[in-house]
Amino acid sequence: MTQKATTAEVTSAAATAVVKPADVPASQTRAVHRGKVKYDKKAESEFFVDNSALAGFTGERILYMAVRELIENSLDSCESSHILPRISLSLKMVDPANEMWTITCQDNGIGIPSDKVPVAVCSFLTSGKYVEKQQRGLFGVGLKMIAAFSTKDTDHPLKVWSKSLEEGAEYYFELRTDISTNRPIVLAKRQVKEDAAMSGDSGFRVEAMLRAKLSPITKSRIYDYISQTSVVNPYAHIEFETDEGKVAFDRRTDRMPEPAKEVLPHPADMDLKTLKKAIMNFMNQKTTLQGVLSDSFQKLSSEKARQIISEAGLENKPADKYDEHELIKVVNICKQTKFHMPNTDHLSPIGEDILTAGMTQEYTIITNKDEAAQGTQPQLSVKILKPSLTAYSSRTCVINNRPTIVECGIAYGGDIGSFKLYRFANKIPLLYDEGSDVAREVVSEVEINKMGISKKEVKEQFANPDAKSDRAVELLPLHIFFHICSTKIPYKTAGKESIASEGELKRYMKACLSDLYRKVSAQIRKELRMKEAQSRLSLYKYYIPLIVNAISESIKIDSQKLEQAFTQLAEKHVSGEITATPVQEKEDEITGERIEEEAGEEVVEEEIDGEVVKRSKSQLAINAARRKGERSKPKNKKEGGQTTLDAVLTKKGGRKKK
Ligand SMILES: Nc1ncnc2c1ncn2[C@@H]1O[C@H](COP(=O)(O)OP(=O)(O)OP(=O)(O)O)[C@@H](O)[C@H]1O
Repeated sequence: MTQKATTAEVTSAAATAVVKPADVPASQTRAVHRGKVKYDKKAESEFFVDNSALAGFTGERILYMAVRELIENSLDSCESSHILPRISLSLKMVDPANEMWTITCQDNGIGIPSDKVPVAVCSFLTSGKYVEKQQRGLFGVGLKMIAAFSTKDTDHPLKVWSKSLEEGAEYYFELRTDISTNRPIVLAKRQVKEDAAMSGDSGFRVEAMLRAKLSPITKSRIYDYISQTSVVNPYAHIEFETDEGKVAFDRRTDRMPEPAKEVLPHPADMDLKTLKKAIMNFMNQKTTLQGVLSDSFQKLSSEKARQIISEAGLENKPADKYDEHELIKVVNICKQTKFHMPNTDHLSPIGEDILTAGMTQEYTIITNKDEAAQGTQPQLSVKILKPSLTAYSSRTCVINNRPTIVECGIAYGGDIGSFKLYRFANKIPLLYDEGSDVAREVVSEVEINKMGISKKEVKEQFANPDAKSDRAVELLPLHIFFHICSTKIPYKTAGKESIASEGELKRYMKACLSDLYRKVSAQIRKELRMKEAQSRLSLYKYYIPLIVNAISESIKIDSQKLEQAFTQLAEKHVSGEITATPVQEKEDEITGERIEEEAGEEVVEEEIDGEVVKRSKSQLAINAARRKGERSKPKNKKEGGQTTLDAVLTKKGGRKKK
């Protein structure tokens, strides 16, 4: 590991000028010293602690990031060996005055061999995941941030229990990080024989003390993170405990996606560093450059390797006999050469069955407010949302030479009451920075008319005073899930919270979403028709007593029976039992306006979506009440073929557009 370097002081040419201090004012003396540069080297640990925002560990987000890193590591560790994950996470406040928390996470994954535990946990930029493979972890920073923050802010050691598959024995460690050297400090290490933390063949448990703020927003993000993790990993059993209670997300399927496989890099992605690394792997084997190229890169046959070397104007000799100048020529030729697309079969998408299992039983954590109101602790519980419809679509593509799979799911209706966009990358939820994520752009750019409905219809039938946006799609009771999997997700920052719109990624995502809009269109159109029928029925029910009154004033009739008959007729009409027959307009047309005039009602013009509609004052009052939230009264609609009942009622009420 990197040692903190001794300080090197360099004196610049400016500072070597002979100047008598007494001759110059103080400001100029400072200028002289400005020329003296002090060069220092920072250990990786110091750099990341000083720039913790780079890894997402900022004041408000520390606990969220800790939860996230621990869960991701646990899932990676289980999936790499196809173990059905069983994860317990606990987050408890231990010292409110000093904002001290303990966070504990245990899993049944492959564990870490005891000799590797200290560096894997404490030394920054040490990872078991620096290979070309789809994994959640990427940088070799997550666990170290937890260890370093624990060291920096508390005098408690980080406690670790590890039982690796290869050793089969459980070890206990107490660790701290030497932040100035990036080295682990092992305070205790022993094999655990009794009171073992792990009951299965293998596993890993970590317990850290952290000083951090937990705002209500961050708390709800943590709850969302765990709920959403269970949506895309429905094969995991996750237990989560806080001071508010304990919840469990049951495993909903025993099927796990095939584990991702490690692959060779693609030659189009080659640079001097990757080429030199490939050559290093063959050191001492006297392999020629042709051999190294064809064995170290996918889609590069021995013949193609020979061609590349000759096009670079080089001889084929042992790989370690080339200088950098020659190697860069090889890299340049590779950049200009056309290769077959990279393999995609090593990726591990969620797949239709597993994502559908997650979407059809969407778990969300809720806090019981009633308990809180009674003065007792609010209790956590899990609510399961069951939509009435789900659909799935996917595309396999290559983005900047990286094989990528885009998966998209939609859950509609049922227990789902509003719109929500879910973003996942390599099976982890992304919760922050949604506004700058490519998925947000895709949702804004795919037109809702792909569902066979217009924005206007959606806005009329699904208008929701609580909706945060007035974008038509966001008024629907719809959850959209995007999952991107790749050996290298184009994250915008090391905090891994939003994905950049690289290459043609957006185009493939839009294609998936358009598929799904088409798939759900029949159901949404059916619901629109039902909502419209409901609107019409409430309109009829509103006017029937008025009509019955008017009739019974001129002829003797049992008004109760007449009202009943009209209501039944209206119900049959909206349910489609009575077929629609257009009204024959008579010569002596009884128009809405004429009825209004005869009834002495004043007609007022109202503008709706650019159309001027004439209405009676009573109708305007109804509309105003409806806008205030009285949704039992229907919306104004342009009807197609009206039945006699429609016509009579609308004309009586003066609704018909003139
Ligand atoms: N629960 C676990 N079970 C087994 N191995 C683990 C576990 N947690 C961490 N490791 C090992 O420790 C290494 C370092 O983990 P760390 O969280 O620091 O970085 P990472 O997961 O590789 O990358 P990132 O910084 O993107 O999270 C991992 O690569 C993995 O090999």
